Amino acid sequence: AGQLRPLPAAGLPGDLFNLGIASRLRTDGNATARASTDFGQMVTAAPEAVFHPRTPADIAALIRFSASSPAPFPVAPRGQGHSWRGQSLAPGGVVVDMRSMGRGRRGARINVSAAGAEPYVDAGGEQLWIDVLRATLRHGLAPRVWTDYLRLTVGGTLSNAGIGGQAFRHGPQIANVHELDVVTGTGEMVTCSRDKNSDLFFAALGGLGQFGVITRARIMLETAPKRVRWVRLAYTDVVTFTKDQEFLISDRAREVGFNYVEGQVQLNRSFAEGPKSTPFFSATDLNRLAKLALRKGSAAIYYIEGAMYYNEDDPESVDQKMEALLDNLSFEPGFVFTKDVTFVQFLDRVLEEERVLRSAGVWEVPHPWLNLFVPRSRILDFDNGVFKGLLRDANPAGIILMYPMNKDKWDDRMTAMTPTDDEDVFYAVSLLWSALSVDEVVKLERENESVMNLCDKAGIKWKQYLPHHTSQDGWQQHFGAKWGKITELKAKYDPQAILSPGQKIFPSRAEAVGIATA
Ligand SMILES: Cc1ccn(-c2ncnc3[nH]cnc23)c1
Repeated sequence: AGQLRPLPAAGLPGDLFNLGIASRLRTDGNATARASTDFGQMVTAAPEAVFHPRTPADIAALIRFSASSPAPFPVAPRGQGHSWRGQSLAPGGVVVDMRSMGRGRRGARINVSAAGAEPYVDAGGEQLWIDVLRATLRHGLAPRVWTDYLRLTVGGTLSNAGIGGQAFRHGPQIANVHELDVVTGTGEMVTCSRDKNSDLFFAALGGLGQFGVITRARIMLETAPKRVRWVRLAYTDVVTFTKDQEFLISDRAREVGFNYVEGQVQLNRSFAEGPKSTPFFSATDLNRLAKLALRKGSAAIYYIEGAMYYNEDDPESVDQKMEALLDNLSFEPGFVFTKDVTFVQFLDRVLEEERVLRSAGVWEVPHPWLNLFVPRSRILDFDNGVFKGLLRDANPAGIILMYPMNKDKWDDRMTAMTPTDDEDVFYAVSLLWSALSVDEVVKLERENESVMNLCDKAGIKWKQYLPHHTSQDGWQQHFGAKWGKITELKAKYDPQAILSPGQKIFPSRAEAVGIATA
């Protein structure tokens, strides 16, 4: 409103600054510095400008201008910037600050349709999942699948897949979408679904921002529970741990089981040198667990993390249901840790972790992450080679997740990749390191490389989640049999390859032009 026209940025076509949308461009150092890195803090690359759209039409106008310019420039949508390796950056181009969409009229960009057998919510791609949750709960409804951390945007998680402990039952978040609005790399605004413009629908889901900007998603809802019985069960033996996890995600456990199944691995050294208490475990709990590891001589403690949804009008039945379920499981006797919380407290549990880490000044640090999908048949080899081998005496800050998912809940027409073996279960293994010093960044990056090399040598056919590959050959291997289709769709929906260059999948024509004129 009444904003001064920004000074034209050297690297952008001058006439961009004569357009109506120019008043929404920021070229000053403060704006561009904030958009020059992401949550991972592994990459710094400045855009020439940051764009603050009000509507999807604003985004379409910007992209149309770039795509039809003699010197197309990169354009990257950025929600919370929670990529970890610069995937949400636009070096030398324009970062679109999605969080400025519908500013002031925030409620207008989350519309719940509660009536009917299949309730859904229309959410702006810029909306945070925590805000979607609050809006749907007003109707006693909620999306079925959640990432661990909720201050992420709908567009960002759907561009990856959106995994978490409910995915074994409902598939990843991308499997729970009816329809999308997408602004393509030619600046067209397209509504797509399984029946309409379906090639764009399937491309965009898990599409890493390569085919268009998701500006709306129609997301399936279910009746929300009021409360959650949230448990952690400790194991010292990985065979028993994985056998119980696979039981819990199987059809046999459907009625009697958890609504959410995840798992964590705690390496021994972290007992001696890690935090004395955590949001879930008290100091007493951690002491008991450290003694257990010592007594058993195990290299790690494995936790199954389960959640059973219920409503307060039948608390004793959840006690009975939980007791019956635990009777089927072989965790270390006496090592059951239980919390009874509201549905929102459970879903928003990582906020507590964030608060603790921020107050310790270790939230805004580099995050050299490695997220792998590992075939079920190789998870014991992975555990032996990595947790009992490579990382045995490691003690980096951060957490290790390890839990199984059912592949048949994923839709292979979508761009997201799962392991290509013929097994029906695969594990998500997330090495979510925080680097507390610069040389730890290098060390952890090397360690992640050696984890992948160890898997390659052992013939373990992993796929990365939140993928980062350093060559087009690496990306071709990542996408495997989908690569041909993906390059066709890229040519159709983003022919100048201007979208989300931070993923480094396609050499962008925008860069090529830049090089030619440099
Ligand atoms: C797959 C993934 C990527 C990041 N995460 C997480 N990030 C931060 N805290 C977490 N706690 C559990 N999962 C977490 C999980």
